[in-house]
This record gives sequence, C-alpha cells and structure tokens, in this order.
Amino acid sequence: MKCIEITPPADIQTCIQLPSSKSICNRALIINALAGSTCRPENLSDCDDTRVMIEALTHMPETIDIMAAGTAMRFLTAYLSVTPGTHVLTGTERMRQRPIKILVDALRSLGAQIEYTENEGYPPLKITGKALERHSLCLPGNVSSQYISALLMIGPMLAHGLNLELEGEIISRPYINLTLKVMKDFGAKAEWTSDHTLQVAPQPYHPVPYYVESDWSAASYWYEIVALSKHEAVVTLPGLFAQSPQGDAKVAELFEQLGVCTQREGNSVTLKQTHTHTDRMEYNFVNQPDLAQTFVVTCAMLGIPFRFSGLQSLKIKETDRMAALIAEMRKLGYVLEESEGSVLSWNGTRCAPDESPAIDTYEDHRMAMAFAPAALCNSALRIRNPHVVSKSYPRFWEDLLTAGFRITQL
Ligand SMILES: O=C(O)C1=C[C@@H](OP(=O)(O)O)[C@@H](O)[C@H](O)C1
Ligand SMILES: C=C(OP(=O)(O)O)C(=O)O
Repeated sequence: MKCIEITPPADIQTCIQLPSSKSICNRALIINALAGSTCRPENLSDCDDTRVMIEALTHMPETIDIMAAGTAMRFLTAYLSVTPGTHVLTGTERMRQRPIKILVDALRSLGAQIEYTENEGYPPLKITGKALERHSLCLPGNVSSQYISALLMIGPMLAHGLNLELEGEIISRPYINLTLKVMKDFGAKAEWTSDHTLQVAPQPYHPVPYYVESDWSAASYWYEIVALSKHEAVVTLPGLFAQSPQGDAKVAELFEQLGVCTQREGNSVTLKQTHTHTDRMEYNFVNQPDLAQTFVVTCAMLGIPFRFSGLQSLKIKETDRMAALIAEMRKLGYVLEESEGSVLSWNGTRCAPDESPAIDTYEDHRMAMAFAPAALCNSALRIRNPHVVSKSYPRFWEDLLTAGFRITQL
C-alpha cells in the first residue's frame, strides 16, 4: 500500500488551475454524441471519470468498463438504451455495489432492453439499444439525481419526448438543473413543469461549440486550505464563472462562515482569510452532497461544532462516506456521531488522537482531498493510497506542491 506524508507550508500565495467539472464534461460528452457532433467539447478534464466516458463514446467496445464513475455508469445506461448495438456496462467492485435498479426500471418502463448479468439491481448491465416507444414515467427522486439526469438527456431522442414525475424528496436538485442547462445549451427544450415534474420536448440537439468550466467541488479543498492555514493564505482560482450552473458554487457563500472571503475578477476568484468564523455550523447538504467531507474536516479542525443533515446519499457513493468520516476523524481525535441515517454531528467531544495518524481513503478521492488540508493543523499528516484523487482531480498533489506543501513518499 502506498502512503504519503504531507508537511504544511508557512504562508500560502498561489494561483491554481483547477480541473474542469467532471459533471459538466460528462453531460456535454453524452449530449454532444447524441447531437451527432464531430467536435469534442473544449477544456475536457483528464480525470478518470471523464476519461472513461470519452473512451466509451469514442470506441464503443462490446464491454465498457467505466471504473468508479457514477455519472458514466448512469448516463451511459440511458445512452446505450437508445443507441444501436449490444454492450455490457461494468465498473469497479464498488460500482457493482452501487444501486441502479431505479434507473433500469424506469428505462424498461419506456421499452428499453436491459439485463443484469450478475446481481439484480446492480451493474454489470447488458444493454441493447432500440427506439423507445413510451414517454411518461414516475420514479423516486430521493436516491440519486443521476438517474433523473440520465433519463432527461435521452428525452429529446424519444419520439414523443419525456415526462417525468419524481416521488419523495428530491436530492441533489442542482445537478438536475445542471443537466437542463447543458441540454438547453445544445438546443433542447427541457424544463421543470412543477416542483416534482419535468418535461422534455421531442426536439433534437444541435452540435454547438462548448467550453467546460472549472470544478467548484475541487475548489472546495482550496477554500479549506485557506480556512485552516495558520499563516497568511491567498489562493487564486481561474476558470470559475460568475453565474455558475454548478450547485457546489455554494461553497463560496458557505465558507464565509468559516473565515474565507471570495473576491471575484472576471472568471477568476481569489480566496482570503477574514479571521472571523461562526461558533457553530448547521447545514443541510442535500443539494451539495460532494461538499460534506470538506465541511466536516474544516469545522472539526477549526474547533467548530456542527450538525450536518441531508447526508443520506453519502452511503452509496465511492464508499460509505459517513462511516469513513467517523473512522478517520477519530484518528485525528474527533468523535463524530451519525443519526437518522442522514445526519453527522460533532458536539466538541475529543478523544486521544493517533500518534502519527495515517488517513485511509477507501478508494474515495474526496476522502484524500478533504483530509489533506488537515496537515495545516498538524506538523505532518499521512494519507494512504493518495492516487485515488485521479477520479476527479489528477493533479491535486502537484497543486499542493505548487502551494508550498512538502510531500514525502513513505
Ligand atoms: O450528476 C452529477 O454530476 C452528480 C450528482 C451527484 O450524485 P447524486 O445525484 O447521486 O447525489 C454527485 O454526488 C456526483 O458527484 C455528481
Ligand atoms: C459521488 C461522486 O461521484 P459519482 O457518483 O459520479 O461516482 C463524487 O465525485 O463525489
């Protein structure tokens, strides 16, 4: 097993070119393919999740391995259902434990031909593409928004368009809005018709030149670094649009409570410390699940008790993120509590920290990236299997070196 040790710098003054958003890349790639475009969107990420999508759409092999990419698994399931040919869609061991029944049932109810090749309800899937005849369905909105995005994106290809009714609480709604935005950018007519219903017109996509914005979820680790720095810290992040369609752009507002202000100049933001923060933080992360790990680590390291709700989807992501956070924060001396399957809180309870803590990353890029900045509050911190960052941010460790962190391979 590989392990690195991170030693923090004193002052930080740096400019970091973030990777582009894998969420936007993977939507633009699917829609671009459905639009029959011969050009690729620009500024595509070189992260694993986007690489596997490009590979799949370019070569369309009989067996498509999307590794750990949730978006690729869900979006390609819908895409392959309307694309001629038969393909097996598979992924990592963890991907084969991430549920997909809701999406498969929904596509089957539209007429799709999909079989489970191993376990009912989970990848791998064998999909034969065909014209889907039906156009209306009802599905749960409280498990993963990626199922809904996947269905929406094929809506313009269906003879009568698509009407979706979502049952229950809708989680990750900004990601559905992001899907609608990218679809509209490519000429589709798709919108919310009420709080729980969506409609897509049978109006085909047009190929358009497309430029992908930097990743706001990746920006969150730089907010965390500025918040936790014991010395002067100024970080500039180019490529983040003023009116971002990414739900995780909320990070800028949320970090005001944790002592970081955001100055905007064109498509660039500069983060600085304000030296004031809240005494306690409460927030419902139902719309920004990917930010939860960043805020758990930041708040604890700043000694800010918190209660974070809306975390139910964390259990079915790259790992059970609730369990992983509880286990790894304990190594740093913080006792977190889980309740109701969706709430994680810290009321200030401490325990003896490990003498030289080594953080396990559970094949989860966000465990590595959310814990790395905690080095700023220790003289050094170890991270196991640091390569996991390649899922969304392959140059994360190089960027830490640019900012002045020292990284030693153990
Ligand atoms: O649509 C997307 O691009 C994503 C949606 C979210 O998943 P859920 O809808 O499963 O919460 C998010 O966690 C994931 O990283 C990316
Ligand atoms: C949950 C994530 O990704 P996905 O579901 O697309 O694998 C993530 O990037 O945090």
